Amino acid sequence: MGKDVIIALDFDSREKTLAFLDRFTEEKPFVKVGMELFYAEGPAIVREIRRRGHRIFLDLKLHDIPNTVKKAMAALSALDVDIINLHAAGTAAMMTAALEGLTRPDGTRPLLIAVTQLTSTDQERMERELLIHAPLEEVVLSYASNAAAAGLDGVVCSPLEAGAIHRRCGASFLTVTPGVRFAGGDAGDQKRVTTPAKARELGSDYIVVGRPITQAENPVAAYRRCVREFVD
Ligand SMILES: O=C(O)c1cc(=O)[nH]c(=O)n1[C@@H]1O[C@H](COP(=O)(O)O)[C@@H](O)[C@H]1O
Repeated sequence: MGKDVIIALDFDSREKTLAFLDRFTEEKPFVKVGMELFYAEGPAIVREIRRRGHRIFLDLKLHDIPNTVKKAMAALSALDVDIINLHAAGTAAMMTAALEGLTRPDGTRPLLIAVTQLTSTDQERMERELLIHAPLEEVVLSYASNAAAAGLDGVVCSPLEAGAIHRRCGASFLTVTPGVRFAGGDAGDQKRVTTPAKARELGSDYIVVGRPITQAENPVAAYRRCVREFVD
């Protein structure tokens, strides 16, 4: 594991997903399978993408009572993926149960990371709708600390919080960061955004990039631009 760009495969079918991946003839990008694609195509699409040689972040954001999440993670542990996530808001008890469920009988498991505050949330909405009145960065840091204490491998957060999380939880605690746009790009529903270059400067371990690549006129060129700005 090291600094890399993860492409969010937010497509609604196997056909569109594979047609997109077929464009990449020279590289095998690290990809993310999220709710849209997983709910449309099920675990088979994960196996198929794996067979093609991609590393996979399975982004299903589990959030339920500890027993349910433990059993769901046990089912997901049969899939050969690199990273899985859940919501830190489910509390440390849920995260501990998730780790237990995810760990295979031979002791191996995918990395498990926790979503802190979604990158589509800002201070104002968090206060008004979630009734959380602490500064957003403090909330993110507190959720990250809970995840670290529960034994997780890292968090999903905005690149804007990556540095503070590394200082609080250690350099090897992973920061996987969506909320990435090229300079002047349309943020869409994202609120806590920055560029790939700035994400690198702020210390993100992985950037997760969806629409700036998938909706680009030339997705391979957009992916390579991310790699140039963030990794090279
Ligand atoms: O867990 C995630 O991947 C995630 C967490 C978060 O806080 N914000 C966030 O945008 N994501 C995911 O990251 C991707 C971002 O996509 P774009 O906004 O199109 O670049 C989407 O697939 C989201 O589901």
